[in-house]
Amino acid sequence: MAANKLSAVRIAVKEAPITICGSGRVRSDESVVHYPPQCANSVAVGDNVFCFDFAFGPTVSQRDLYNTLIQPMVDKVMDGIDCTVLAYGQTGTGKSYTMGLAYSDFCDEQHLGIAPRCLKAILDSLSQEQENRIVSAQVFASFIEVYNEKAYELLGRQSTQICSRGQRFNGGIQMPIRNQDDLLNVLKVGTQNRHVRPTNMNQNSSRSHAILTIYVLRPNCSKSVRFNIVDLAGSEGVRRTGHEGIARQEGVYINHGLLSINKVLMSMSSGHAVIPYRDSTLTTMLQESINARSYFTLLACISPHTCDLAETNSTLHFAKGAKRLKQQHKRFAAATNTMPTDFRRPLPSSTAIKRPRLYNSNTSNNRGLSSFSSPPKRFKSTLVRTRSEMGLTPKAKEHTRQEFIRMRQQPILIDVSNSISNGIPLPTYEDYLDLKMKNEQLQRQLHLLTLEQGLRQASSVPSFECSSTLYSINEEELENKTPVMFTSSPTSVSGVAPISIISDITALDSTIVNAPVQEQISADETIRRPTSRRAIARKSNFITSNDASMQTRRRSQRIAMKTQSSQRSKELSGNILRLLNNGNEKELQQLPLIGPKTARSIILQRQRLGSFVNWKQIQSLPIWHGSTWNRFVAHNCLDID
Ligand SMILES: Nc1ncnc2c1ncn2[C@@H]1O[C@H](COP(=O)(O)OP(=O)(O)OP(=O)(O)O)[C@@H](O)[C@H]1O
Repeated sequence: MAANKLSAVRIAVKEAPITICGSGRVRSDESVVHYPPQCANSVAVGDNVFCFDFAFGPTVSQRDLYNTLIQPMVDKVMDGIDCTVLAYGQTGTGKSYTMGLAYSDFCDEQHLGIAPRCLKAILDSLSQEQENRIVSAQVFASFIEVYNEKAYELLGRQSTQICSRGQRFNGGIQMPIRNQDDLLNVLKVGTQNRHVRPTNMNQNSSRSHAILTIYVLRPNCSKSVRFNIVDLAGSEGVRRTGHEGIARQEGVYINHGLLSINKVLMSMSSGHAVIPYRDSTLTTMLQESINARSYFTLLACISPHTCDLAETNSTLHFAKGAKRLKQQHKRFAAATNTMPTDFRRPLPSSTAIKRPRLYNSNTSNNRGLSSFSSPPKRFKSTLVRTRSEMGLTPKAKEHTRQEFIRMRQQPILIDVSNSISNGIPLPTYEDYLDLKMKNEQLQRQLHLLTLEQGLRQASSVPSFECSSTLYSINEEELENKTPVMFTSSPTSVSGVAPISIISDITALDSTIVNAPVQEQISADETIRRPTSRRAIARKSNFITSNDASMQTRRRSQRIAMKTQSSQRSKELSGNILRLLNNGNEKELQQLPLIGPKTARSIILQRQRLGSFVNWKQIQSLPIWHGSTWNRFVAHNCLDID
């Protein structure tokens, strides 16, 4: 079937005819709802103008509404994409009528609502497919209501409770729909079993939220495509219904369910980390249907009456708020379009409704489910290996620490005796720079250690003064004295440098060196020191051979390490991104700085987004507080460019 360009989230508003009103209402001849001609698909109530994707007037026929709003979604279902249409609004505004879940409406074609038309369209489409192909899909339907925070099966002989708040929902009875009779039977049985009660506002008011789900199961697919038709009970002021006792309590539960769905949609549209699906049974059951991977249409039903103005405004504001879902969804869609297929696996759900986990990877018809049970193990071993190579495992860290301690214990000795005997200049400011460079290297190595304990330990990185060099150098004083000159040669030196000559360099350790007789250097003869560090290194007679080799080795090592570490860092980043996309809560917690709360938030965000595409997307999640993101990047050595 041709995939039309259909917005994933659509908000529509429908005004009820002015003639339909229950007892106790003040009838008005004129509707409070207007349709500004200058702005298509918008409604004006008082001074407020609301723009939506569709605005249906009171005269719109059931057929036109279906053709405009629902038929494209049926096409999507036939293309294999889950869809949900949800009717929201005040009691008595024609939600059940429009959704086709009111019993009396099945006889007359003119009054047929969304549900029977959908089922019929799906059956027609499949029979057409059957003519062309040999094998065709099967259609099933389940009908469930949420009454007083408990879910009931409506397709049984009596309505039986199947789950309550916080419990896992595994779906109700799925009746096969093969023809028009099956269809009518399901709708009749379901609507008859549903809880209804006359109220001041509606003679036939639904006292429960109803969810009719149509499943289309293709022979070669493990998972059926779902089309949810949700008819929410009407929002009502408990006083206006005129109910007391049990009926009043029903109203309280209805409003609780509506409030929770309101909270879910608002949280989703605001991009919150935690979506409160578990607040009510209704949202728990709809968790799988309202997500970033399915098409969603909200139909807000409003009353034309002046006495319902407050409720009408409330419904329109709710619909307006839900419009923000569109923006969120656009962002997700942009992300998922560029997403590699690797990331498109079904993701585990973290809250009440959980897909059954099948750990048997040999089950071919559960490809999706098994595929997310096996990769973490692979990721885990790769991750541990890479972390070890990066020096991040406890063993590697301990090794680095020992190495560092060993290096600190070995002072960098400068043997000046050789240089004096060969007439080679004594240590200068350049030498000091070399020493400083060595110290910086040591400090960098120490920084590796700090990866283990975080930035807290970074403060304990020793300063230059406590490094292992033999010299304590006053930098400020030296700055103005390059090149250093000396006028007389010492006969013997205590320590490693002629302290009397280079007063700014003080020996910290004392090594007695007998200086050989040296040619006198005239007072006016200025000896210029080689300025480049390399030149000094070449004349490294006054630096121990050990140090010289160390220097060259370090330099090459440094370059090699730099390239290696960037490669590893990239590899590690990829592995961690994959883990974030596929890991469960426990596996995510193995990453540094990911605790149970963050892991849960990541999984919720992942469910909302489908999956993470890049680090920028992960960085923008509202789960990082303060410097947590920077610390996460540093601790995991991520290459996020
Ligand atoms: N467009 C319409 N044309 C004709 N009749 C309508 C229309 N809309 C609603 N009705 C009638 O109005 C009455 C109330 O509608 P309905 O029960 O669908 O409202 P509701 O919003 O579902 O109310 P509640 O939330 O209390 O269940 C029904 O008898 C229905 O047949």
